[in-house]
Amino acid sequence: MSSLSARFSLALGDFRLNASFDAPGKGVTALFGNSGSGKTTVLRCLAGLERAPDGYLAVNGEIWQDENNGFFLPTHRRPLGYVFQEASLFPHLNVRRNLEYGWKRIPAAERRVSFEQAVELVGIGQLLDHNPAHLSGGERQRVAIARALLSSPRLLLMDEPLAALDLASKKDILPYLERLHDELSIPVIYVSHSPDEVARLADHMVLMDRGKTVAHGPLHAMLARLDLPLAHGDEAGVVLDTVIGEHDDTFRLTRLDYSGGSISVARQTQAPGHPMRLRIHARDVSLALEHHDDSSILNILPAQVVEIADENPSQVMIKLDTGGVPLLARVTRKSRTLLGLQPGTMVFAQVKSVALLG
Ligand SMILES: Nc1ncnc2c1ncn2[C@@H]1O[C@H](COP(=O)(O)OP(=O)(O)OP(=O)(O)O)[C@@H](O)[C@H]1O
Repeated sequence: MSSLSARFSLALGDFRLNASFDAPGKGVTALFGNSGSGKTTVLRCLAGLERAPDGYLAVNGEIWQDENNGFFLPTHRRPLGYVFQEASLFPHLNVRRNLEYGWKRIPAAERRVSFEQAVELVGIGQLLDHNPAHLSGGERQRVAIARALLSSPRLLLMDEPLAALDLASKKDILPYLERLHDELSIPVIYVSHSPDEVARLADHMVLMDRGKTVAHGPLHAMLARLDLPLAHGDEAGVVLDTVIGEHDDTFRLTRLDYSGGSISVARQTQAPGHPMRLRIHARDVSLALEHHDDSSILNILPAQVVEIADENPSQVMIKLDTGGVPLLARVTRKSRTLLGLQPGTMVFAQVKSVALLG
């Protein structure tokens, strides 16, 4: 299977980087961790801007760095796009000229993205004659993304591309990033601090802590790993990938289907078959041993307890399996004892609220 494999060990002053991870050859991999954990340093290693003495990097079958065999592809020869927190566009060139800058340097036969495709993908057709100084932060960032794509990259690096934007611009640009995620067949490494952004955009996650890659794997599995900090605290929760099954116009609801069952949400506009990602917080899931038909909660999913971890003196975090998909529930220790919950117990997970991520 095509993939990205990276191994970098490096010292920068007092900071030690020890990164080792694999990621799928397409889709978005979130590089997630606290400030100073080494995320940008990993991107710089991927770009060849830092050279790890024993580094190794392979991207979809091409070796970009293999120091054990004395091989290092310099940055200017790596086919990659790099999008930073703040777009650095040429101020004296209009948007079209900014886009053409990288595109024209790629021989026509090697271009993998057409000018029109890139412009359409990030929705900047109306802005081509504008000067960068007259664009909003979100528009500038969309131009920077299109410019990165026009260099026909085989790897796209994004370093907190939304961090400098206000909430309105973030909302404006997220749908375009989701399209990138759906339509690009290259790996995208996306640095973020924001659990919401990661839940929305990523398929895979690399978790970093103090210079080390602590764990990596599919996002669904990573969010539900009780041995990682992600599955603890108020924001703990999972993502669920569903497809629209059916609309119910009597009650204005839409049924979303996934391998373990279905979830009802407020009526959506998209047609049946359309994919829809949900986020379900552990705090919004309660458990019962029987299916209560007399409850006002619509979404009750059959599930099995997989693992239980202490959360604090009064609460536990419970990892569940619902049709092969993990779910988290935070319940009191008292409820755990009263219901006799232990690994293997069959339960009904009552989902009080879900967030639609698009
Ligand atoms: N050239 C350098 N010399 C010395 N220390 C450095 C150098 N570059 C980075 N560092 C240190 O390496 C550590 C990791 O930095 P890095 O920017 O990779 O973290 P990060 O996870 O991206 O952080 P943030 O989320 O705040 O951007 C920091 O402590 C930083 O000060």
